[in-house]
Amino acid sequence: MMIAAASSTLLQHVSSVSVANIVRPGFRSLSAASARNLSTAAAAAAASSSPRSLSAAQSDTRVLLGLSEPELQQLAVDLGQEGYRGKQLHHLIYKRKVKEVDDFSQLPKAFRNVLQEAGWKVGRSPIFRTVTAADGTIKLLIKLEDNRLIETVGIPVNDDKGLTRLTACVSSQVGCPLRCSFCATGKGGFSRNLQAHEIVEQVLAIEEIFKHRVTNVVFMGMGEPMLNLKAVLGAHRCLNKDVEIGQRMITISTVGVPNTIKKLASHKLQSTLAFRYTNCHSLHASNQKLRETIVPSAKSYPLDAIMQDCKDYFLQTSRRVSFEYALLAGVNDKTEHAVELAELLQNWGRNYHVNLIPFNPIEGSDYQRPTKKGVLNFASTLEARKVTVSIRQPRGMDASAACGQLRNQFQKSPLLTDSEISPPPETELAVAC
Ligand SMILES: C[S@@+](CC[C@H](N)C(=O)[O-])C[C@H]1O[C@@H](n2cnc3c(N)ncnc32)[C@H](O)[C@@H]1O
Ligand code: SF4
Repeated sequence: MMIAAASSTLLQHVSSVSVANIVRPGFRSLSAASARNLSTAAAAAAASSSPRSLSAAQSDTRVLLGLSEPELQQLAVDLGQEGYRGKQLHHLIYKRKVKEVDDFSQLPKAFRNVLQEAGWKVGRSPIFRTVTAADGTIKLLIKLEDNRLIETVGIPVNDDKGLTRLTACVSSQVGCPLRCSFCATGKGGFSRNLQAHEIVEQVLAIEEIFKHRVTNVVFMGMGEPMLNLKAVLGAHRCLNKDVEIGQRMITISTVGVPNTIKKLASHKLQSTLAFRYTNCHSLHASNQKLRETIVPSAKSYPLDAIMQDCKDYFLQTSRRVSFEYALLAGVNDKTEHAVELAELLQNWGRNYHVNLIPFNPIEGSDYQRPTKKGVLNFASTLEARKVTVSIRQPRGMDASAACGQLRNQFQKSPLLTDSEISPPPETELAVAC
């Protein structure tokens, strides 16, 4: 009886004071201010997609994942505990990777009860499908609280000492409103932005599946990170400070949203954490006209402006810019395109890198992957003009490699019903190799 009475007082306290402090803006969906900064085309695309955010009840859920150690200490104090309980929470969530408050066995039962009565949960979602490719790449479908599915990919690199690098390729949105013509995610439509903890949990899911620490994170899964910048920055902070992944090991890839590269750069300057992002720009064309035929949002952010913003980003951050170029046979892979791309990059010194991505075929697309010879020709034309270039090795071809493909197989409609939810992942492991 005593505990129940104390809990109810604390509950009132939490709802009136602490939650407002603890739930940071970065852990919400796209803010009105961010939305105003979108280009007209992107804003129109976002506005045409519904529903865009979690329901009020879901977005008010109190999620521990994503909170920093000081925030967890404050929460413990607000809940009538000693501050060190917050440190214990931090350890349980980020080091022990415990998924349920019920399983916080190091904490007194009374504290666990208080947390649960106040509506706090860890915020880890179940893995809906696991598909393993012959090369060891594993693609996960994670089922979010509102039954939406997102893709996350774990890409291991092994040498004779074993697993030396594990990259998590994370999603930043459920779907994507930008509809690039070669991308399965774009074709699948857009549902909503991810919250920061929904990005962080993807990395923890990869660690769980591989039983190994993630060394690198790339925002190259579903969605356009710059359309969900606050949550992406919130996730970045947590991945760096709490999950302890080096800032230089985190890459944000964007197809381009006006004003956002500048924001990334200034965020670094304003922040005591000195965020350092690798800015990876998905270019896909050597001139504006061609780019508009491949990337619909290109109309609102001309190539010249992108190149200028990337240059400014480099000047402000000293971070090398990486340009992604998806090679589509007969469309953007001719010698003249390589020559034009090299011209676009002249005067950049060695402060950039071009990464060629041979197109991964997707359902319902007429695009073709170029031949190996075609890819090599394109790369050598660039190299001959002193462009630093690499060719991305296709990983996980048999695991529905192109981003968004696996999710599209399972989620033709935006929501799954309970009866469509699969058995637990242990019994569900689908190995494609
Ligand atoms: C899925 S996007 C997500 C990040 C961001 N929206 C962007 O476009 O950079 C990550 C990368 O995957 C590439 N991509 C998407 N679909 C592809 C496909 N079918 N084949 C090859 N690359 C693809 C994009 O060009 C982009 O460089
Ligand atoms: S390539 Fe990137 S921006 Fe384009 S539709 Fe796919 S996820 Fe969106």
